[in-house]
Amino acid sequence: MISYPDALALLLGEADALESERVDIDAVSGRFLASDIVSPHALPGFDNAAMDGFAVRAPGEAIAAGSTYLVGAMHAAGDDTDDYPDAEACEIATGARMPARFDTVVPVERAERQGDRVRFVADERRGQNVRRAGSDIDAGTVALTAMRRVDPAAIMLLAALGIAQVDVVRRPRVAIINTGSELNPGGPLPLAGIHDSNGPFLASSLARWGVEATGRTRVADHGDAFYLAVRDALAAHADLIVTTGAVSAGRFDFVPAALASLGARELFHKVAIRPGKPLLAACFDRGPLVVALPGNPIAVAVGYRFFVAPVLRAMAGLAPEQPRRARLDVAPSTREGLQYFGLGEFAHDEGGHPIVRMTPAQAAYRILPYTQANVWWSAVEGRVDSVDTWPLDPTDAS
Ligand SMILES: Nc1nc2c(c(=O)[nH]1)N[C@H]1C(S)=C(S)[C@@H](COP(=O)(O)OP(=O)(O)OC[C@H]3O[C@@H](n4cnc5c(N)ncnc54)[C@H](O)[C@@H]3O)O[C@H]1N2
Ligand code: MOO
Repeated sequence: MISYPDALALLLGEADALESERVDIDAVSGRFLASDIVSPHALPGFDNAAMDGFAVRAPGEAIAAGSTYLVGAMHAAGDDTDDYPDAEACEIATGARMPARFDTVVPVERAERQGDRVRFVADERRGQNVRRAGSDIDAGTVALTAMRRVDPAAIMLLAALGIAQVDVVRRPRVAIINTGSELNPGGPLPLAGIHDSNGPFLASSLARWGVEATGRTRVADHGDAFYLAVRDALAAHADLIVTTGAVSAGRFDFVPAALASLGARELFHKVAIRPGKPLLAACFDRGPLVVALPGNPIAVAVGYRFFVAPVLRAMAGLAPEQPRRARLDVAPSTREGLQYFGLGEFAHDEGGHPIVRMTPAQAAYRILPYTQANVWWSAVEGRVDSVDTWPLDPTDAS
């Protein structure tokens, strides 16, 4: 049986980075930058006041307590005049551009207005409370690097720089197909029915990635329905098809045959991992990749985290994710030759070393432990001293 690293390498060998497109920043949240963003101008764009108070020109390195200045005008944010020829001081608002010849701001709390003059009650330093042009970012420097996800912080910077559109990687088109005659949407269940939880899980996971969903289909356990659903995904030009169920050894496990009959080339079927062993991957020539996950919910979570998410990273042009090492607090029961993926809670021990506390009661069908964990770990043959760990959600990975 193929190992996880070998299977992943085969899969990623078929996952090319997608092309880029230009998108308005209002619609770019969650996308990946296709190229560096170079700052078109400095931020701040001009020297401006950091506090409400009085702009003055300091006579030397300091202003002595008790000094008084003739106040010329009120200078608010947005005022562009420099023309205060007779003023020794200007009332100024936070963010207002420093008028020419003024170099220092004394906050209003340390100033007393006396008619048309202002008296400063404490010693003040020349240049204080002025936010210098370019002190956040200089013109012509790299503000954001290629492949970075456009998060709200990036949006704030892009907007401040006045950049209205950016080149980002095209969103992958992904189709979800959930198989199982026992599956039902929310609401009352027939005897022996269950609610489809893998479909909503995958839809929400993929939405967090910012993929373009081309459809989510639930099909009963027979090959023809699955065949038609895959054909629809091909017609919708999906880049990736993620399926659940019907991929192991049972009578209704029609996924491998249906994919083969549609012309898909199998990359691997069954991986030496637990849970998720029956996982299958295939690809269509000049068409989508298919990741067929076994139906057990935690096998789907593992398949998404360790097969689908790496494909999405590759399609976004990102380098493979690097796990963090940590110690597991108890030895998992592992079997020789299998790589185990499990859930845990990331913490630090008394010595400050990273440790993962294993989430209790884990099994491929049990969903509750998944909701109680914040990290995935992976161990081979009972090793606990140093295991790989990953954030629970791949969108939290760097
Ligand atoms: N004789 C063998 N039996 C099984 C093997 C095996 O190697 N030999 N592998 C086991 C493992 S491991 C897994 S995982 C499952 C995977 O089976 P399938 O991929 O064929 O999945 P199903 O049989 O369709 O479903 C398995 C399980 O998951 C539930 N399920 C399915 N879809 C959903 C959904 N959308 N939402 C919630 N739950 C779902 C389904 O009801 C079953 O309980 O096979 C083992 N058996
Ligand atoms: O590999 Mo299965 O996914 O353990 O339940």
